[in-house]
Amino acid sequence: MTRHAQQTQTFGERLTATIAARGPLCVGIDPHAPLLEKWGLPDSPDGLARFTDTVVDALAGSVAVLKPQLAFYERHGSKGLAVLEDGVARARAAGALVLLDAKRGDIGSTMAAYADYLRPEHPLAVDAMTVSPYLGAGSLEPAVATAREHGGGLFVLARTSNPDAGSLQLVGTPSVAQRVVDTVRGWNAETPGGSFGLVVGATLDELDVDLAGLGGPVLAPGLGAQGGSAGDVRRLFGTGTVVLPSVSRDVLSAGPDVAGLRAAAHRWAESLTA
Ligand SMILES: O=C(O)c1cc(=O)[nH]c(=O)n1[C@@H]1O[C@H](COP(=O)(O)O)[C@@H](O)[C@H]1O
Repeated sequence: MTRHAQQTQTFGERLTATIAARGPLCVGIDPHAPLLEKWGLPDSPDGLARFTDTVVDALAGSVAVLKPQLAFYERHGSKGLAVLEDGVARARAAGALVLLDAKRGDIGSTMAAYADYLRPEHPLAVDAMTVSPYLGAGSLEPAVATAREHGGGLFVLARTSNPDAGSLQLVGTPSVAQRVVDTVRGWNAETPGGSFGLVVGATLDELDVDLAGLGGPVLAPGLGAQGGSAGDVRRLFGTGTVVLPSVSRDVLSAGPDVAGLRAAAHRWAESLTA
């Protein structure tokens, strides 16, 4: 498939097939400065490129999803974005789905521009992106339309992994988070195919939103460095939900050794499917 090829399947269909072939693990690519230093790399576009190439070479042929954190590339300016464009293209060519962790959300016309990451002709074309619903569910509609048109996916922040998230997300009855869940469930009901997902941290004490009938996947970050475990993923989500458990630092800190990175990802994959 060429880089600009139109997707004939929905993101949800591609995710299901990729998880069936590779297991559900998502590895985040988070090249923050202390990690670059730990790898013996400079905090520069060159260091960023060597880090990204190593992670992609080590994991893009085996894990289902790679999730680059846009912030760590943007902080290096246009050279950082060029590194990410190259890494994303290589990761997709090796068979991994790429979920851009952008956490974007804005009024409709601006949101439409952010959603261009889901267009195949975008220089940083990805399979899916994270979005923030803070401006209201309606503000995300242009991204929903672009995802539907191009077979892309969205993961909407619902119950995030940070400790104080509930102070905002659990306000109201139904809670803000539950309203987000219900909105995403509605998108999936309108266009079945499982392309619209949620972010629900693997760090929650209990699952305080009702995910029944969601019809799409759940990205569960917070494994390892933030305290979440494979047992937490099982405890919170059981078997009825398509879950994409996500880990960044706990795998990345095993680098720069390629075998070490692969072994760390393999350990998480094994424990998640145990
Ligand atoms: O959307 C995300 O991926 C995300 C949502 C959330 O609730 N919590 C969360 O930690 N993340 C991201 O997941 C990654 C977590 O990294 P580690 O804690 O090193 O595994 C970071 O890139 C976060 O921005």
